[in-house]
Amino acid sequence: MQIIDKYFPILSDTQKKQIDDLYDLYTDWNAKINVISRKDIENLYLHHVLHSLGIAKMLNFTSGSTIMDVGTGGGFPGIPLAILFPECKFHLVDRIGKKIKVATEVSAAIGLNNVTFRHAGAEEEKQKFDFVVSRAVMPLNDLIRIITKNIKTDQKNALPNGLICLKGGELENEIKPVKKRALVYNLKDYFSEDFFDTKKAVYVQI
Ligand SMILES: C[S@@+](CC[C@H](N)C(=O)[O-])C[C@H]1O[C@@H](n2cnc3c(N)ncnc32)[C@H](O)[C@@H]1O
Repeated sequence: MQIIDKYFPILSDTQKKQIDDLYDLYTDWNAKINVISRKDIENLYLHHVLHSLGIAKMLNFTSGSTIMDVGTGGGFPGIPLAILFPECKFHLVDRIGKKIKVATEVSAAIGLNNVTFRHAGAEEEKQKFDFVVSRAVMPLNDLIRIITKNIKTDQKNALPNGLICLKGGELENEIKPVKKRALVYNLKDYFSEDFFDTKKAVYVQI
Protein backbone atom coordinates (compact mmCIF):
# COMPACT_ATOMS: atom_id res chain seq x y z
CA MET A 1 0.00 0.00 0.00
CA GLN A 2 2.89 2.41 0.77
CA ILE A 3 3.97 2.11 -2.83
CA ILE A 4 0.57 3.45 -3.95
CA ASP A 5 0.82 6.35 -1.49
CA LYS A 6 4.25 7.19 -2.89
CA TYR A 7 2.87 7.86 -6.37
CA PHE A 8 -0.72 8.83 -5.54
CA PRO A 9 -0.38 10.84 -2.32
CA ILE A 10 -3.70 12.67 -2.48
CA LEU A 11 -6.12 9.77 -2.08
CA SER A 12 -9.13 10.20 0.22
CA ASP A 13 -9.51 8.03 3.33
CA THR A 14 -12.16 6.03 1.47
CA GLN A 15 -9.82 5.36 -1.45
CA LYS A 16 -6.97 4.41 0.91
CA LYS A 17 -9.18 1.95 2.75
CA GLN A 18 -10.43 0.46 -0.52
CA ILE A 19 -6.85 -0.07 -1.67
CA ASP A 20 -5.81 -1.47 1.72
CA ASP A 21 -8.68 -3.95 1.66
CA LEU A 22 -7.61 -5.37 -1.71
CA TYR A 23 -4.83 -7.42 -0.19
CA ASP A 24 -6.99 -9.65 2.00
CA LEU A 25 -9.73 -9.87 -0.60
CA TYR A 26 -7.43 -10.95 -3.42
CA THR A 27 -5.51 -13.31 -1.16
CA ASP A 28 -8.78 -15.02 -0.21
CA TRP A 29 -10.30 -15.11 -3.69
CA ASN A 30 -7.07 -16.08 -5.40
CA ALA A 31 -6.82 -19.17 -3.21
CA LYS A 32 -10.20 -20.28 -4.65
CA ILE A 33 -10.05 -18.93 -8.20
CA ASN A 34 -6.72 -18.16 -9.78
CA VAL A 35 -6.66 -14.60 -11.09
CA ILE A 36 -3.06 -13.72 -10.20
CA SER A 37 -0.12 -16.10 -10.25
CA ARG A 38 -0.13 -17.53 -6.69
CA LYS A 39 3.52 -16.63 -6.13
CA ASP A 40 2.78 -13.07 -7.15
CA ILE A 41 0.13 -12.25 -4.56
CA GLU A 42 2.88 -10.83 -2.31
CA ASN A 43 3.51 -8.29 -5.08
CA LEU A 44 -0.15 -7.33 -5.44
CA TYR A 45 0.44 -3.60 -4.95
CA LEU A 46 3.53 -3.23 -7.13
CA HIS A 47 2.82 -5.68 -9.95
CA HIS A 48 -0.94 -5.35 -10.21
CA VAL A 49 -2.38 -2.27 -8.48
CA LEU A 50 0.38 0.24 -9.30
CA HIS A 51 0.86 -1.26 -12.77
CA SER A 52 -2.87 -0.76 -13.44
CA LEU A 53 -2.64 2.84 -12.22
CA GLY A 54 0.11 3.52 -14.78
CA ILE A 55 -2.80 4.33 -17.11
CA ALA A 56 -3.71 7.25 -14.83
CA LYS A 57 -0.23 8.76 -15.21
CA MET A 58 -0.83 8.88 -18.97
CA LEU A 59 -4.34 10.23 -18.84
CA ASN A 60 -6.25 11.78 -15.98
CA PHE A 61 -9.79 10.78 -17.03
CA THR A 62 -12.26 13.67 -16.93
CA SER A 63 -15.13 13.30 -14.51
CA GLY A 64 -18.02 11.50 -16.24
CA SER A 65 -15.79 9.51 -18.59
CA THR A 66 -16.84 5.96 -19.40
CA ILE A 67 -14.22 3.24 -19.71
CA MET A 68 -14.42 -0.45 -20.64
CA ASP A 69 -11.78 -2.90 -19.39
CA VAL A 70 -11.54 -5.76 -21.91
CA GLY A 71 -10.34 -9.11 -20.51
CA THR A 72 -10.31 -7.76 -16.97
CA GLY A 73 -9.73 -11.20 -15.36
CA GLY A 74 -9.95 -10.57 -11.61
CA GLY A 75 -10.26 -6.80 -12.18
CA PHE A 76 -7.00 -5.42 -13.62
CA PRO A 77 -6.65 -2.65 -14.56
CA GLY A 78 -10.37 -1.87 -14.02
CA ILE A 79 -10.70 -2.09 -10.23
CA PRO A 80 -7.66 0.05 -9.27
CA LEU A 81 -8.76 2.63 -11.87
CA ALA A 82 -12.34 2.63 -10.56
CA ILE A 83 -10.99 3.34 -7.07
CA LEU A 84 -8.83 6.19 -8.36
CA PHE A 85 -11.57 7.73 -10.54
CA PRO A 86 -14.82 7.51 -8.54
CA GLU A 87 -16.44 10.10 -10.86
CA CYS A 88 -15.95 7.85 -13.93
CA LYS A 89 -17.89 4.74 -14.88
CA PHE A 90 -16.11 1.45 -15.59
CA HIS A 91 -17.45 -1.61 -17.39
CA LEU A 92 -15.40 -4.77 -16.82
CA VAL A 93 -15.72 -7.56 -19.37
CA ASP A 94 -14.27 -11.06 -19.42
CA ARG A 95 -15.30 -14.21 -21.21
CA ILE A 96 -14.44 -16.42 -18.22
CA GLY A 97 -17.30 -16.34 -15.73
CA LYS A 98 -15.37 -17.33 -12.64
CA LYS A 99 -12.85 -14.52 -13.17
CA ILE A 100 -15.61 -11.93 -13.54
CA LYS A 101 -17.05 -13.35 -10.32
CA VAL A 102 -13.84 -12.47 -8.46
CA ALA A 103 -13.86 -8.94 -9.88
CA THR A 104 -17.55 -8.55 -8.95
CA GLU A 105 -17.06 -9.81 -5.40
CA VAL A 106 -13.97 -7.69 -4.74
CA SER A 107 -15.69 -4.60 -6.09
CA ALA A 108 -18.80 -5.19 -3.94
CA ALA A 109 -16.70 -5.83 -0.84
CA ILE A 110 -14.96 -2.45 -1.11
CA GLY A 111 -18.21 -0.65 -1.95
CA LEU A 112 -17.43 0.50 -5.49
CA ASN A 113 -20.58 1.91 -7.08
CA ASN A 114 -19.09 3.04 -10.40
CA VAL A 115 -18.43 -0.41 -11.90
CA THR A 116 -20.56 -2.79 -13.96
CA PHE A 117 -19.59 -6.27 -15.11
CA ARG A 118 -20.27 -8.51 -18.06
CA HIS A 119 -19.46 -12.15 -18.60
CA ALA A 120 -18.98 -12.21 -22.38
CA GLY A 121 -16.46 -11.96 -25.15
CA ALA A 122 -15.73 -8.31 -25.93
CA GLU A 123 -16.84 -9.09 -29.48
CA GLU A 124 -20.43 -9.24 -28.15
CA GLU A 125 -20.36 -5.96 -26.23
CA LYS A 126 -22.29 -3.23 -28.08
CA GLN A 127 -22.11 -0.30 -25.61
CA LYS A 128 -19.93 2.70 -26.39
CA PHE A 129 -17.28 4.25 -24.14
CA ASP A 130 -14.78 7.11 -24.17
CA PHE A 131 -11.88 4.71 -23.66
CA VAL A 132 -11.09 1.03 -23.65
CA VAL A 133 -8.30 -0.18 -21.36
CA SER A 134 -6.68 -3.61 -21.26
CA ARG A 135 -3.76 -5.54 -19.78
CA ALA A 136 -2.27 -8.77 -21.11
CA VAL A 137 -5.22 -9.87 -23.24
CA MET A 138 -4.40 -10.05 -26.95
CA PRO A 139 -2.19 -8.52 -29.65
CA LEU A 140 -2.82 -4.85 -30.25
CA ASN A 141 -4.22 -5.17 -33.75
CA ASP A 142 -6.76 -7.85 -32.69
CA LEU A 143 -7.89 -5.65 -29.82
CA ILE A 144 -8.27 -2.63 -32.12
CA ARG A 145 -10.38 -4.71 -34.50
CA ILE A 146 -12.70 -5.83 -31.69
CA ILE A 147 -13.14 -2.55 -29.80
CA THR A 148 -13.36 0.07 -32.56
CA LYS A 149 -17.17 -0.36 -32.50
CA ASN A 150 -17.18 0.53 -28.79
CA ILE A 151 -15.57 3.99 -28.98
CA LYS A 152 -17.76 7.11 -28.77
CA THR A 153 -17.22 9.92 -31.24
CA ASP A 154 -17.79 12.84 -28.83
CA GLN A 155 -14.67 13.83 -26.88
CA LYS A 156 -14.18 14.97 -23.30
CA ASN A 157 -10.58 14.05 -22.41
CA ALA A 158 -7.10 15.51 -22.99
CA LEU A 159 -6.38 12.64 -25.43
CA PRO A 160 -8.86 11.80 -28.20
CA ASN A 161 -10.97 8.73 -27.37
CA GLY A 162 -9.25 5.43 -27.93
CA LEU A 163 -7.51 2.42 -26.47
CA ILE A 164 -4.90 2.30 -23.69
CA CYS A 165 -3.12 -1.04 -23.21
CA LEU A 166 -0.57 -2.11 -20.65
CA LYS A 167 2.16 -4.10 -22.35
CA GLY A 168 5.55 -5.56 -21.46
CA GLY A 169 8.67 -6.28 -23.45
CA GLU A 170 9.34 -5.80 -27.13
CA LEU A 171 6.49 -3.97 -28.82
CA GLU A 172 7.88 -2.99 -32.18
CA ASN A 173 6.37 -5.94 -34.05
CA GLU A 174 2.97 -5.38 -32.48
CA ILE A 175 2.92 -1.66 -33.27
CA LYS A 176 4.23 -1.93 -36.83
CA PRO A 177 0.97 -3.21 -38.39
CA VAL A 178 -1.15 -0.64 -36.52
CA LYS A 179 -2.43 1.88 -39.04
CA LYS A 180 -3.79 4.35 -36.49
CA ARG A 181 -1.96 6.98 -34.43
CA ALA A 182 -0.17 5.15 -31.59
CA LEU A 183 1.92 6.55 -28.72
CA VAL A 184 4.11 4.44 -26.44
CA TYR A 185 4.78 5.58 -22.87
CA ASN A 186 7.49 4.01 -20.71
CA LEU A 187 6.06 3.44 -17.26
CA LYS A 188 9.63 3.74 -15.96
CA ASP A 189 9.30 7.49 -16.58
CA TYR A 190 6.66 7.58 -13.85
CA PHE A 191 7.62 4.73 -11.50
CA SER A 192 11.27 4.10 -10.52
CA GLU A 193 10.99 0.45 -9.39
CA ASP A 194 12.88 -2.15 -11.50
CA PHE A 195 9.61 -3.95 -12.25
CA PHE A 196 8.73 -1.09 -14.61
CA ASP A 197 11.99 -1.25 -16.61
CA THR A 198 10.24 -2.98 -19.51
CA LYS A 199 6.64 -1.97 -18.87
CA LYS A 200 4.84 0.25 -21.33
CA ALA A 201 1.45 1.78 -21.88
CA VAL A 202 0.29 2.11 -25.47
CA TYR A 203 -2.32 4.63 -26.53
CA VAL A 204 -4.10 4.19 -29.85
CA GLN A 205 -6.44 6.86 -31.15
CA ILE A 206 -9.60 5.21 -32.50
C1 LIG B 1 -3.87 -13.04 -18.98
S1 LIG B 1 -5.49 -12.66 -18.48
C2 LIG B 1 -5.31 -10.97 -17.94
C3 LIG B 1 -6.37 -10.56 -16.96
C4 LIG B 1 -6.24 -9.14 -16.44
N1 LIG B 1 -6.38 -8.16 -17.50
C5 LIG B 1 -4.92 -8.94 -15.71
O1 LIG B 1 -4.05 -8.25 -16.25
O2 LIG B 1 -4.76 -9.49 -14.60
C6 LIG B 1 -6.37 -12.47 -20.01
C7 LIG B 1 -7.88 -12.39 -19.83
O3 LIG B 1 -8.49 -11.95 -21.04
C8 LIG B 1 -9.71 -12.64 -21.20
N2 LIG B 1 -10.06 -12.57 -22.63
C9 LIG B 1 -9.31 -13.00 -23.69
N3 LIG B 1 -9.96 -12.73 -24.84
C10 LIG B 1 -11.11 -12.11 -24.51
C11 LIG B 1 -12.22 -11.59 -25.26
N4 LIG B 1 -12.23 -11.67 -26.58
N5 LIG B 1 -13.23 -11.02 -24.60
C12 LIG B 1 -13.23 -10.96 -23.24
N6 LIG B 1 -12.23 -11.44 -22.48
C13 LIG B 1 -11.19 -12.01 -23.10
C14 LIG B 1 -9.41 -14.04 -20.67
O4 LIG B 1 -10.58 -14.71 -20.32
C15 LIG B 1 -8.50 -13.71 -19.47
O5 LIG B 1 -9.25 -13.57 -18.28
